Amino acid sequence: MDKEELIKKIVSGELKLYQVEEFTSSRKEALDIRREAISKLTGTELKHVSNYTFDTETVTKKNIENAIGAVQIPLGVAGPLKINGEYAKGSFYVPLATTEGALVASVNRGCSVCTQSGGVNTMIFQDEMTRAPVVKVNTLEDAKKIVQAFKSPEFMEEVRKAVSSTTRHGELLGVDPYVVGKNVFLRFAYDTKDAMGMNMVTIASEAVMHLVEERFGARLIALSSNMCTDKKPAAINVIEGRGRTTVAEITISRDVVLSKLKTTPENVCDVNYRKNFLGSARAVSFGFNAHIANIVAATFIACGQDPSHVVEGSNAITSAEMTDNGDLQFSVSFPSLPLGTVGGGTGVATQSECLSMLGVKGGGDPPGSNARKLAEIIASTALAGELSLLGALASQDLARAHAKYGR
Ligand SMILES: CC(C)(COP(=O)([O-])OP(=O)([O-])OC[C@H]1O[C@@H](n2cnc3c(N)ncnc32)[C@H](O)[C@@H]1OP(=O)([O-])[O-])[C@@H](O)C(=O)NCCC(=O)NCCSC(=O)C[C@@](C)(O)CC(=O)[O-]
Ligand SMILES: NC(=O)C1=CN([C@@H]2O[C@H](COP(=O)(O)OP(=O)(O)OC[C@H]3O[C@@H](n4cnc5c(N)ncnc54)[C@H](OP(=O)(O)O)[C@@H]3O)[C@@H](O)[C@H]2O)C=CC1
Repeated sequence: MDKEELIKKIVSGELKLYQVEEFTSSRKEALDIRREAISKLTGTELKHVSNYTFDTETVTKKNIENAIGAVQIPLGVAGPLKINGEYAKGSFYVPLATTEGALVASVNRGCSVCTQSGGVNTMIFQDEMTRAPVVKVNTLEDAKKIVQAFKSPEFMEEVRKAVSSTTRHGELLGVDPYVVGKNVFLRFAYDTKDAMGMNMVTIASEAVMHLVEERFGARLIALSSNMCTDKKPAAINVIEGRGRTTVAEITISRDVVLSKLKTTPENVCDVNYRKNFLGSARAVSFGFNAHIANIVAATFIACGQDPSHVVEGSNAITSAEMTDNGDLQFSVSFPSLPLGTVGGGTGVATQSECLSMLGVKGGGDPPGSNARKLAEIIASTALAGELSLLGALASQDLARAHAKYGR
């Protein structure tokens, strides 16, 4: 079949969109045919979505189905940002993909404040990706047997074997069982090294569940039970952590707050208390912060992360306190920041360049060090963004800034 015939068949409904590849010699050709058919079906020109530079063969195998092109998101940069982390050490230019005017200027201001103040101190406090299947059992006794088995070193040895049959890098760190009626939820936590790890831990957990089904006559109901919790707001992630649990902090002198943020440390603390603590409490929010989601979303999109993980990433707490000598002590704490530097969207050409800018492309040496470095960079950038927005709110500059840059 030639190109025109294939387009006609898609438009008439004789050929499904995902079947085009079966009739073309390349995935690029299939993508173009599909886009032209969609163009006809929707009466839309689609001139811009046809412009992209990633490798069609790889991306349409690993990252997208029914591909018709790409959307573009403007990319800005904030920095230099000095970071004194365990993994991120030095000055960084941070890529931010966004369409929100004033955001990059704001983060850039925060970076300037932080760099002038000696840099952001940051550390990872926990690093584990979770997957929690649910099984149904016949009796409560069976539920208890499962719970007890996961406490036994012998059974855990078998579980670890099942895990290592599916992954070279992934390592099981622990299991938290929860029982509800005759349902057992097993929240597995893994070290996923440089991968964000959701495919890795899903495949590994399935292997463990085969063992549980065989051994205890339990029936796997769902490989993901929402106790993980992936991509939904949930207290368990805030309390127990998920992904890279990261804290960033800095002390900023009164002079720098006055000159760069055009306000005082007292005013920043006051806004933080009334907005991020009282306001968030009254709203019953999981996010005790101003706009962490802005920085997580912009860096995640730039660096090939799964954008749905902004849900977990936005659960951060921003704190601001006065020091004894009148300076500003400021921090951002992320309980759950899922991210990686291999797998997922990290290999797409533009995203891969952004990871290179930060010196975290691919697997780290030792494995895990690149992902941890990225977590420290994103946490530090988020701190910079929080500082600037709280400063703008304290100096009553938010509306003016957005009127100037954002419309
Ligand atoms: C806009 C500014 C930065 C002006 O701030 P300013 O202090 O008037 O600017 P300045 O001209 O004095 O420059 C100070 C620094 O800002 C940076 N800067 C200044 N201009 C630029 C620019 N064009 N491009 C890049 N960087 C810029 C730059 O770093 C510069 O320092 P230097 O590097 O020169 O030492 C400030 O008013 C600001 O940060 N406003 C806050 C804006 C903001 O944070 N928006 C975030 C999105 S709001 C939102 O989505 C969430 C929200 C608000 O709904 C959440 C909530 O409920 O709180
Ligand atoms: N399946 C699901 O339920 C979900 C999937 N996702 C999607 O999952 C994808 C991310 O999954 P993820 O598992 O991270 O990635 P991939 O599925 O792309 O797998 C990455 C693989 O890279 C290998 N690898 C090579 N070097 C390293 C290294 N240094 N550190 C760690 N791994 C290394 C690992 O192989 P090996 O295992 O052999 O060590 C790992 O499994 C995203 O596309 C995301 O959108 C998101 C949420 C849920």
